[in-house]
Amino acid sequence: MSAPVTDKPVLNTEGAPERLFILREIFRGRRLLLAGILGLSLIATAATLVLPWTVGKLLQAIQLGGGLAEWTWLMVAVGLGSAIANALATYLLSRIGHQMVWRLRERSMRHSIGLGLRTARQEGTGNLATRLTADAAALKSIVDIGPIQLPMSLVTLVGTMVIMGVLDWVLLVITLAAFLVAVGVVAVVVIALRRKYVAIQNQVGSLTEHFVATMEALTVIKACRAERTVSAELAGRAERVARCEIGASAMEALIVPVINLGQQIALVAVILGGGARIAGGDLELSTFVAFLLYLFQLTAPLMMAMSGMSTIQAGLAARKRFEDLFALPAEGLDAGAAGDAPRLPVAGAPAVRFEKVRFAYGEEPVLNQVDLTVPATGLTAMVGLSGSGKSTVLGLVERFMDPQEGRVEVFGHGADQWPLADLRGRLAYVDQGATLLRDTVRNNLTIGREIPVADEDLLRALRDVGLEEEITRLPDGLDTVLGGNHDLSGGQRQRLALARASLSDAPLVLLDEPSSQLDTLNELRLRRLVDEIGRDRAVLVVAHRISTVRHADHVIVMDGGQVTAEGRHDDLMRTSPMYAELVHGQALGTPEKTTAALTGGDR
Ligand SMILES: Nc1ncnc2c1ncn2[C@@H]1O[C@H](COP(=O)(O)OP(=O)(O)OP(=O)(O)O)[C@@H](O)[C@H]1O
Repeated sequence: MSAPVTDKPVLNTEGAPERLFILREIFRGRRLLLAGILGLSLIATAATLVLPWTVGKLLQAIQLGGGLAEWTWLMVAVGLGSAIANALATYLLSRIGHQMVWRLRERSMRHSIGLGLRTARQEGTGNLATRLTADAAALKSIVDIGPIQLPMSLVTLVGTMVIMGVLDWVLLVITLAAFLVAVGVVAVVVIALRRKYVAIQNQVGSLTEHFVATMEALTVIKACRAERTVSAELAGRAERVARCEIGASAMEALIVPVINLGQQIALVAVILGGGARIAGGDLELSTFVAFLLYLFQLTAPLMMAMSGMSTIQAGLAARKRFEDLFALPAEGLDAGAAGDAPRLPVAGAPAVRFEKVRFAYGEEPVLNQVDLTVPATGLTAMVGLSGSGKSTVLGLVERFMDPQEGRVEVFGHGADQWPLADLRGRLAYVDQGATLLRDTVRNNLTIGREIPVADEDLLRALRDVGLEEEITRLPDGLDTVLGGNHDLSGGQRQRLALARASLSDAPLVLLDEPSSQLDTLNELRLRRLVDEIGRDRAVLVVAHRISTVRHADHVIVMDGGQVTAEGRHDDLMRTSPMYAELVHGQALGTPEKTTAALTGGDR
């Protein structure tokens, strides 16, 4: 049913949970590089292991009085070699980590954009954005630490212990016994941290979500002087995040002191035990010194391993959030193209037909038993009180959502039978908010088109909606970026959105209250434009103005989620009291009649 859009597993159209295998991601196509990094890390580790041994040898040489220079040079070479190999391995690994995060961000953005509208809204913009910031950073730590650093610190740890055992196994047993309790305590802490990290990342996502939503509503917040209340609410959320983070920090802070304590206990025990063994003639002083150096060296890989494991816990919690995102079902632009699904309109079929359609966002149906028809050509107006379900009808035609019952047909085929991209390719849509992109005028007009549109065509479309002069007056004309210093008024935005729809050759144009912010002159222009489009295509317009409705070839009257009447204006004036009331309310504009219409006074 689904064909991947790219070679990367981006769209999970089946909705099945998808695991994110970090190591597989890292290793794919980079085995040689990783082998190189492993080699460098082994060199660095070996050098670290050899260093105390060379110190022991140097001491021996001092005791015996000769060969100092050799051992000194060897120590310098080993130290330098370790530092260079370490730096190179760290850089190369970090580069791989950044590349993985880059791919993951790309995939997250593509998946987020591919989500169904309702799923995306439920998830929330801020929460989705956190995947690109905090979660991505936490995940990178797995790459920095997981494949090389952690195994290497374990190798160093085991290697150090083996050498210590070779030097004096009795002292090694004393050391291990002293460290055992410390390691046990730290292991429990590291495991418990995982839960803390999950909570922190979820709360950071929620905080970002609320902050983004607040910033989007800034105009209203300022107008209502609600800055303080809203800031206080956000501060409360930030405090909850901080509390959680402080709890995690308290646990993290235990790791280093507990290991240090273990080391100090081990040191005392080893000095006592070692002293006794030297006095008994069972241990040489140079061996004892080398053992002590290895004991000091033991803490570094141990701490690295323990704090590495706690960082990995944070990374794993972030991985879970990415997995949760990828498990959200994407719309799948090919969905509905099963088998020999039709891709051409049925000749003579209406543009849209609803048959006993029921739809609910939650429990209560918003549309109930809706039957309606939009002819294949001409202007169809949909009217009704606010909240009667008009925008929902358009949403079902676009397949932003699917009905729970009944059938939605577009050009003779079930809407769900069309491949989604084919269906939407046949529709031009102007949403209620006349949403524009934070992009140039040109890109706003041509969004979604693969073939460039000539400037003359763009200017003609702008001229048709009376916007040509205003746009050419902008500093960069068609290439002016909207939304920053150059924003448009509500009516201008509406006209730009209409120009975009008029440029499309889609056989069905859906307009959701396109004239709500237009003045009389521009409304007249809109009517001309719609007439022009409606000559050989279908236009379904949600209308609040009688001028548009009176002009329509076909009118659908909605009330409380149902279609109460359909027909021509003149006929409806006689047969539909609801319609007549709406028309009189708007046409005469008297407060009583408008109020009656709005409250359904005489229904
Ligand atoms: N995303 C949503 N989630 C939940 N309920 C919704 C959503 N969108 C709309 N509704 C509800 O569905 C009902 C119909 O809304 P719809 O936007 O279709 O009405 P409308 O006739 O277009 O209204 P208006 O003329 O005010 O734009 C309303 O009661 C509304 O509260």
